[in-house]
Amino acid sequence: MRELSDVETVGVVGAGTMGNGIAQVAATAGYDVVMRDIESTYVENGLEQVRSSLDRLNAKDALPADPETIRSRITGTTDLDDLASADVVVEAAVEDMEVKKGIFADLDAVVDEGVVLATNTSTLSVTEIASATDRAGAVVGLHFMNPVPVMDGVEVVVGERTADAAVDFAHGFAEALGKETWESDDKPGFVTNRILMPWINEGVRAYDEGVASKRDIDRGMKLGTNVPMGPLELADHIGLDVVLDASETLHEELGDRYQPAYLVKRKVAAGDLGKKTGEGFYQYD
Ligand SMILES: NC(=O)c1ccc[n+]([C@@H]2O[C@H](COP(=O)([O-])OP(=O)(O)OC[C@H]3O[C@@H](n4cnc5c(N)ncnc54)[C@H](O)[C@@H]3O)[C@@H](O)[C@H]2O)c1
Repeated sequence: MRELSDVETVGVVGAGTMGNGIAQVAATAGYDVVMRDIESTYVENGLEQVRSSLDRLNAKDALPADPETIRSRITGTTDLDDLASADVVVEAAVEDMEVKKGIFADLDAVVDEGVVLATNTSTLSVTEIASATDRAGAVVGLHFMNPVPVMDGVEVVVGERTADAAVDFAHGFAEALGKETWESDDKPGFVTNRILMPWINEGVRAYDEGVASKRDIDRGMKLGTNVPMGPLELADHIGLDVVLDASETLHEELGDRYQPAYLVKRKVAAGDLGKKTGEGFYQYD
């Protein structure tokens, strides 16, 4: 498998919200980037997003080099063959299993053997995406958060056949982009969206059922639970289509997740109430 130290060129599939953000952080970290989308207008829009994001960061003195130097490391293309030079590829196309399987089959044919192919999927099975290739051991989830240049975290998702070397590579690569990682098994929604999507949908339902105004739902969750964004504004920020695709996958795979969790009931019955009793899901002094 290709070593992290051998990586010079990063391939990115998709120039949308996530793809152009991933291209930007890779270029900022000093890598050459080839960013591919299906139409040149999408590629141009992606490059424009990168340009304005770099300008904003530059105004805050938050870049290691001048914005044009970083920007010039990214080559936009509509030609899949241009990804042949990539030493790692991150796919960030639409959240659709058939589209992603098609992309991975194409990448498998074009990109050198031993190159890690990562997917930025929010909820889809990494194992199933990998099944479209003859290199399932080199396929891993690298789930960046939105907006990519701002958010510190990346979720590494381990498929059924993902090799340990690909998992190590994924952690190291994300860290090379200045990110911190955690790991999830390949189960629907992984850690983040499995928990986040029901929270967003409940916020939307609370609004729809007249519990409070949009503003008060968002304010209540921010001020009441110390999150930076309420569910409705976060849904808008993620993209309602992305939320819907993710929610449909979770619904299909996991069913009704809104009952109180059994483990909560059992801990309460045992008197383990959290910090105040010194024992909950964690232990406290
Ligand atoms: N938006 C978020 O907050 C977020 C966060 C984490 C992960 N994700 C995941 O990242 C992926 C991309 O999401 P997004 O929000 O950037 O979507 P987006 O709609 O902004 O961008 C997707 C891009 O993929 C392109 N595309 C479609 N088919 C393609 C193909 N065959 N080859 C190359 N490009 C193709 C589209 O033209 C579009 O430009 C999805 O899997 C999504 O679930 C999104």
